[in-house]
Amino acid sequence: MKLVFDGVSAGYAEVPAVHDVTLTIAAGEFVAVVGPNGSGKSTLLKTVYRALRPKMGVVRLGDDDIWAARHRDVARRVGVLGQDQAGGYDFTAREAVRLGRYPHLGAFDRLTAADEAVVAEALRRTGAEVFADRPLSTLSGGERQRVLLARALAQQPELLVLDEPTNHLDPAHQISALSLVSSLGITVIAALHTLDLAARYATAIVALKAGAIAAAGPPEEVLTPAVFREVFEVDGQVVPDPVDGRPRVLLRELAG
Ligand SMILES: Nc1ncnc2c1ncn2[C@@H]1O[C@H](COP(=O)(O)OP(=O)(O)OP(=O)(O)O)[C@@H](O)[C@H]1O
Repeated sequence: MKLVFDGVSAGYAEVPAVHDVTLTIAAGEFVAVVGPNGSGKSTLLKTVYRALRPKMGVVRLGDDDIWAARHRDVARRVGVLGQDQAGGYDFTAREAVRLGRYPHLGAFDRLTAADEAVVAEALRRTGAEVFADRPLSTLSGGERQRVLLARALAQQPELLVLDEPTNHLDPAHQISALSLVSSLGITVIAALHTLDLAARYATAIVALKAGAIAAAGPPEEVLTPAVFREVFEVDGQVVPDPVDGRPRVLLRELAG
């Protein structure tokens, strides 16, 4: 499903943290939102999953204004892995993932065998089945993050919104999580700090600087020495990986 930001500004109190963002993400694209700390990545994502109402502009999923849609419809269509989604620590991992099915159920429905199969598959694909029956409160940060990703997958959403989905993950799980997400074929918008991962898995990259889009487009057009310098204040270049030829981002302290 297509995601459109049309002149979106959002922020906290008087100061806008995101200014006049206009962007169309085509169905099936995986867009990485990158930028330095405080550049507005989380704020922009919050306007999509209805955690922060835009002060100006419209966010549309397909043709529907996300902020005018029914809560239940958005819950069914938009899967979220947010920052600090701490709630529900008494749940086991499996119970937390089951929550992903609830937007699809009627008020008096119970999970069916088909729902349980979706839950089991989401746990399996995120490598979370080994700790599926442990309480979330006993899991490590990375294990919990994989459960939250499994919950978003179990929702079978049209759009996935991921706020730093890899920040707690070890290298193998960073790769497997992004490879999994990119293989789903659904629209994904993900805030990522690791430019190397963005370069390898995203179909397009949006670089934010001080709440505005500084560059947007395919990875090779956005991850340029000029953008590394102006947006991230580092020197950098993209080189082909010696083994698989895919892009590798090399960063260095800014010279002079
Ligand atoms: N709840 C809040 N109240 C007030 N200001 C906030 C709040 N959350 C974020 N901000 C401010 O809004 C701006 C954008 O923050 P945001 O969290 O969107 O940045 P980010 O790009 O996701 O950063 P990071 O890379 O550090 O996660 C920052 O200046 C931040 O200090």
